[in-house]
Amino acid sequence: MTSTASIIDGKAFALGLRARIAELTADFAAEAGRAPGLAVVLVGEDPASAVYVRSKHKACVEAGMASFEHRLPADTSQVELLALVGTLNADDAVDGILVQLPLPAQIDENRIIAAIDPDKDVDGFHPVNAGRLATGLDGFVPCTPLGCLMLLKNRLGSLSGLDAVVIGRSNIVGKPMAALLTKESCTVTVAHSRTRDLPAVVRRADIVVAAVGRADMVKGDWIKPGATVIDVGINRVDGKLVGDVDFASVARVAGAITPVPGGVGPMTIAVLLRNTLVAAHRNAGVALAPDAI
Ligand SMILES: Nc1nc2c(c(=O)[nH]1)N[C@@H](CN(C=O)c1ccc(C(=O)N[C@@H](CCC(=O)O)C(=O)O)cc1)CN2
Repeated sequence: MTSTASIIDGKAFALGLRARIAELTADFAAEAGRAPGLAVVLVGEDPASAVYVRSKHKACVEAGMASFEHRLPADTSQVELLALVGTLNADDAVDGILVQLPLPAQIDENRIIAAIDPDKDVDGFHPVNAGRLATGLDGFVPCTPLGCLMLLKNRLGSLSGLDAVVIGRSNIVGKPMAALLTKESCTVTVAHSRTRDLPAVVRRADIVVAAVGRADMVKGDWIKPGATVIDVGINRVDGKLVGDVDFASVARVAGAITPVPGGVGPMTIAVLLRNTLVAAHRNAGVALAPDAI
């Protein structure tokens, strides 16, 4: 059987979003007299992380933002990294701070995230921002789930009343994704490694978000016909990038599906720019219309 699902082109959507952010960045710079600034910290030489940090720098510059890159050696101590975060918190040219994850084993990620000023936490990982999201207050939302939500709303319009299953309960994707879908009035199930009869749970869903980190795990016979499937997985198998969704079998049943690569991944960086622009407006006291982005 051939593929019937529409392909959700995250790469094209992200490019459109980045163009809009570049326009708004120029407006901000004209009003505030400075560009929004993003500081990105990379510790060590993980090759994938180095690629992501380079892409973030390029995206920032293309949008007209100031990019401050800090590359630290793999044996950097937690105290040294905390000191850098403290310096960036106090720097008025820095609107957003992002510490690229994962960090080397000698550094406690949670300790570093907690040290970032919540109002510069453009990754949305700080417990204060997690709490703001959970309680419906304004704050920064993690980039990958917010990018998934934008793709879903662009495809489906209102999500109200839809059944959504999020597979994975990480602090970075699964939990914030569930909170965002709940806010959109979906009926949300968070499934994970202990979920009984996962295929049966997924089969109920109008929306499936797979963020579990296991290559090709979600199969076509788990999917309700016509469902929208968002694949957050980035797994390298035999040098090839594959998602958590078995694309070939799922695309025969789903109504729409994100590819890997070219689906959710590019949205992560576009939303990072969006969060940095929002942070700059708040820090400079410059208004940004709620529906501007
Ligand atoms: N501090 C953070 N660390 C990490 C985050 C994050 O949001 N904040 N997310 C991931 C990595 N990540 C950004 O940092 C990221 C992952 C993937 C992509 C992307 O565009 N992927 C492309 C494929 C790229 C490739 O060929 O390797 C795609 O899916 O099309 C962008 C950013 C972990 N760490």
